[in-house]
Parts: sequence; C-alpha cells; structure tokens
Amino acid sequence: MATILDGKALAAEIDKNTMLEVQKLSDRGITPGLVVILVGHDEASQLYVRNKERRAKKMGFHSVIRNLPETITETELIQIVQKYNTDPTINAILVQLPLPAHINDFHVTMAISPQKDADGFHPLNLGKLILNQANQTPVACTPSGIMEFFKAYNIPLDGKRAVVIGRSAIVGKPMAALLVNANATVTVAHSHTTNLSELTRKADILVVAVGIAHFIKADDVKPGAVVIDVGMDRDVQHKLVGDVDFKEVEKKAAYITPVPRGVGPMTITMLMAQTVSLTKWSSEQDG
Ligand SMILES: Nc1nc2c(c(=O)[nH]1)N[C@@H](CN(C=O)c1ccc(C(=O)N[C@@H](CCC(=O)O)C(=O)O)cc1)CN2
Repeated sequence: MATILDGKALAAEIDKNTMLEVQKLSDRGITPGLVVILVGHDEASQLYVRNKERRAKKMGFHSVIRNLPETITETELIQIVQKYNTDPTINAILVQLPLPAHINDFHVTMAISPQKDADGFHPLNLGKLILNQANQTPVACTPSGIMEFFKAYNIPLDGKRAVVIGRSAIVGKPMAALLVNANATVTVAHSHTTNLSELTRKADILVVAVGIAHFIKADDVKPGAVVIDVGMDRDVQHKLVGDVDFKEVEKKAAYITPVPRGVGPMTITMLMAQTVSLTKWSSEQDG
C-alpha cells in the first residue's frame, strides 16, 4: 500500500513558516499585498478565489479581490493589470484562469510585471526556470507545491525517470523544468502521445495533469512509483476525483497524492509563500 502524500498537512506546515516570514516583514513595517483578479462567474474559480482571499487575510496580507464582468475586453483587463503593476501596496498580481475565450491568456500574462508575477507564468520567469536560473524568481505554484512533497517525504529525483502528462504553462511545462533541474530524466506526454502506457509504466515519478477522471489505472503504473495527481475532475455522481484511479493505484505505488487534500491545497499555500517572497525581494531592491 502506498504512503499517502498529505497535502493538507504539508500545506499547514508551510503556512506556519510563511506566517513567521509575514511577522518579520511586519516588524519592518511591510505588509505583503496580493491582488487576485477574477473575470466572469466560473463556479470553481470563484471557490478558489474565495479560498485565496480567506488564506491571505488569515496570513495578515493586504488582500484585494477584483471581480470583473465576463464581458470585459482584453484591453480593459490589461489596463487594470497595469494599474496594479505601479500600485506600491501590491506585491503580487494573480489573474485567475481560465479566462473567457475572447481574452488571450498570453497577452494578459505578458502585461503582469515579472516582479509582481504571483503565478510565475510570465515568459521572463518561465524562461529563467527553464534555464535553471530561477533564483529570486517566482515559479508556478502547483509544480512548486509538488516539489515540496518530494522534499518533505525525502523522495529522490536525481537520475529517476519522470513522466509528466500534460504540457500546460500552469503545470506541465514548469513541472518538467523543475524535474530536469533536479536531475530527473523527464518525458512530457500529451494528447498526441502514442503508446502512453508504455511510457508511464517505466516512470519512477508520474505526474498526471490531463483533466480526465480516473485516466490512469493500475496497469499504467510501475510498481513502487511515485504518483502525483493534479486532476480536479467530477465523476458520474459529481464527486471530486482525480486523474488517477486512486483506489487501484494506491495498491501498487510507493507514494500517491489523493484528490482532494493532495496537490490542491499546496497550490494556495505556495501562492501565499510566493507573495511573501516577492514582497521580500522587492524590499531588498528598494534597499
Ligand atoms: N492563475 C491561476 N489560475 C489557476 C491556477 C493557478 O495556479 N493560477 N490553478 C488552478 C486552480 N487553483 C488555484 O487557482 C486551485 C485548484 C484547487 C485547489 C484546491 O485546494 N483543491 C481542493 C479541493 C477543492 C474543491 O473542493 O473543489 C483539494 O484538492 O483538496 C486550490 C487551488 C486553475 N486556475
């Protein structure tokens, strides 16, 4: 039976450290400022944004939530982002994804100052990560949360075969870069990959971000593998499940993340930690 990687517990541990950092900043008269911008009424996004606001307030941040109408134009959204780029009370800007279809994510990401990029999605920051130059650089929160699991549970990556299924800018691409930087041998698979289970069956580390409920079955997994499930799917009863068939795969893997209480809670925790880091880095720049 696999060891379950407990995202809720690990997130609580990391939050404690983040709160200590917030206290140190507060002693210097500095309050981390985070703005989360939500466009439209996607139900899941509203829930995530509410949770971000709750956590930010609990941490003692200056927290701003901007709810914008579905009909906002790309130009208007970019103007709002630019306003926060120059707002001295804001250290971190996050635009909740997905955006409505008429808005180009990339254009919006490009508008965020790289120094206030709470998600680490700006090409400058993603480029630094790929070049393994991500010192004082924000990194996408879900993949960096996954790296915290490896650290906390002493899971070695050096020389291991890793397969990442999914090539998004939110998870797949930064995840692959983090694993390569940790000396794993990484394959990125996606919807055009042929013979996928031939690849996954060789993976020591398997990260699954496909968005299809129970996509990975026990037969697709190497005995003793580390299985990280990034999925947030609904099964036929509308219950929240992951991309991995947890019940079956947990019998075969060495480590596995559950859904819920696995990767999900780490995403918001890493956002809080990253907001504090961005605040610290900017205060060092200011002298
Ligand atoms: N700008 C961004 N947009 C999105 C990101 C992101 O990192 N940046 N990630 C996801 C959504 N997300 C945060 O924004 C997120 C997803 C899931 C969770 C979480 O805690 N999930 C819980 C279950 C919650 C539920 O009951 O539905 C869990 O897994 O235990 C937090 C944050 C897409 N958009």
